[in-house]
Amino acid sequence: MADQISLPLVLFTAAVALFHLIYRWWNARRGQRKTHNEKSQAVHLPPGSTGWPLIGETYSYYRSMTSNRPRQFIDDREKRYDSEIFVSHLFGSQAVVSADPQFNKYVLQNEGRRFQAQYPKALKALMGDYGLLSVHGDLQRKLHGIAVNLLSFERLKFDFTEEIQNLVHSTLDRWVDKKEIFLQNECHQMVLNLMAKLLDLSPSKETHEICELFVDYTNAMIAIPIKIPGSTYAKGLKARKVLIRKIFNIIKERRNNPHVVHNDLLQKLMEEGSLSDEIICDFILFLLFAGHETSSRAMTFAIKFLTTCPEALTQTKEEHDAILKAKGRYKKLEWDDYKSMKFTQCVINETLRLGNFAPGVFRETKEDTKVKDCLIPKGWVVFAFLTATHLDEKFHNEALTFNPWRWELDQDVSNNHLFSPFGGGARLCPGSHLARLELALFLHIFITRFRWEALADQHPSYFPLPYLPKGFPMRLYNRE
Ligand code: HEM
Repeated sequence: MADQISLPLVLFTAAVALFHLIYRWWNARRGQRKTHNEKSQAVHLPPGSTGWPLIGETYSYYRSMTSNRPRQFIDDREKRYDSEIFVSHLFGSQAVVSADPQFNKYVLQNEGRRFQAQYPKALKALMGDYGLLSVHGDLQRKLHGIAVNLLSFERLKFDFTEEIQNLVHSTLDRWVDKKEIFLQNECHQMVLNLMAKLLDLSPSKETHEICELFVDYTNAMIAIPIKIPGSTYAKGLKARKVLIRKIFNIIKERRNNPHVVHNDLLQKLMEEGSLSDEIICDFILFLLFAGHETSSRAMTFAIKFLTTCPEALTQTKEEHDAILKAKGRYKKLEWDDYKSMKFTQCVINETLRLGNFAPGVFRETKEDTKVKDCLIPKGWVVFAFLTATHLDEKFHNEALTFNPWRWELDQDVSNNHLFSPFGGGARLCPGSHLARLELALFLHIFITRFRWEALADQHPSYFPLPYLPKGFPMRLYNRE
C-alpha cells in the first residue's frame, strides 16, 4: 500500500514545490522590478516575498503571533532583508509591512494626504460603508469630531466616572455569587453593557437584543473570514444585518413619533440633519465595537499580567487600598482620585504596550511614496505594525517582560512614537481617555474587593487580536 501511494505522493509534492519555487521567483522578480514616481526616478519596491499562493505569509504571521515570541515574524524578515520595511502578503492581499517607528509615525501623521485607512475587505463588510474606519475626507472628520465630543474630558469627569463605577460594582456583585468565573467573557459582557449605557442607548428590549446579537458580530471581527454557512464570520455578517435593521426600525419609529422626547446618542445623531440613516446605523455599530472589544481585553490582560508579577500586584494594591482608606468605603471615586493613581498609570501603559490590543493600522498609499531607498507605488496597502515597536528589544529592555516600573519616569506618553497603542494623527483613537479611565476604575474596584486564584496557565495569543485562549478561569474570594 505504501508503495502504491508513494509515487503519486512524491510527484504531487514535487509539483507543489516546483510551483512554489516558480511563484517565489516571480514574486522576487516583481519585488526587484523598477517602478516610476512622477519624476520618473527609478526606485525599487522594498525587499520581500509574497509567500505561498493565496495565503501568502499569513501562516508564518499566525505562527509567530500565537507563539511566545510574537515578534518572530518581524525578526526573521529583518534579518533576511536587513530592513524593517518589507513586502509581504497578509490577510488576502499583498502589503508593505513596516516595523519602523519613524515611518509608522509618518504614515499615521499623513492620513488623508499621502495615505488613507484601508482595512481588509472582510473587516469592511462587517464595519459597513460608513463605519468610521471605512470613511474618508470630510465625512471622517465630521464623524471623528462627533466621537471626540461624545467622549470629551468633561463627559468623562462629570458623567462617566460615576456611571462606570456603578456598573462595575453591580457586575462584580454578580461575580461574587458565581465564585468561579472566566474573566475574559465576563469583562467582555461588562464592557458591552457599559458602552450601551455610556452611549445612552435608552434601556429597552431592543437594546438588550442588540447586546445579544452583538456577541456574534464582534466574534466575527476577530474570526478567520470564511463565508460558509455556520462559520463564525458568516454568523457575524448575519448579526450585522439584523443589528442594522433594528437600529433602522428605532430611527423610523422615532421619525413617526416626533412628539416623544429622547435624550440619547441616537437622537443627537438624528438631529445633526446631514447624516443619513445608513451613516447613523454604521456609526453606532462601529462605536459599540471599537469601544468594547479593546477595552475588555485590556482589563483581562491587566489582571493576567498583575497575577504573574506579584511585586506589581502588591504595589497596585497598596495604591488602591490607600485611596479607599482616604475616601471611605461608600464614597465614589472622583476625577482627582483617578488622577492620583500614579503607579496604576504605569500598569496601564505596560498593559497597553505588552497587550497590543490594536496590533497595527492598515493604510493605502494615495500616491507613490518614497521610503529610504525604496518606493511604494500608489494604491499599495501599508500595514504599520505597532506591535513590532512595542515588543522591540532596541526600544524596550526585556520587551516581553511585564515591567510597569519602566514607565515611572515616563508618565507623559502622548508624544512617544515608540509607544502608540491608540494610533495617531487624524485617526487617533477618540476613546483613549475613556479606555484608560475604565481600566483604572475597574482595577480599583476589582483589586480592593477581591483576592483571586488563576485556575489555568495563561499563554496569550495575539492572532488575529490578543486574547487568552483559555478565557482566564479564576476563583474569587472577597477580601477581609
Ligand atoms: C484599549 C483600548 C483601545 C485601543 C488600544 C484602541 C486603539 C485604537 C487605534 C489604534 C485606533 C486607530 C485605527 C487607525 O488609525 O486605523 C483606534 C481608532 C478608533 N477608536 Fe479606539 N482603541 C481603544 C478603545 C476605544 C474606545 C473605548 C472607543 C470608544 C468608545 C474607541 C473608539 C475608536 C474609534 C471611533 C476609532 C476610529 C477613529 C477614526 O477612524 O477616526 N476606541 N482605536
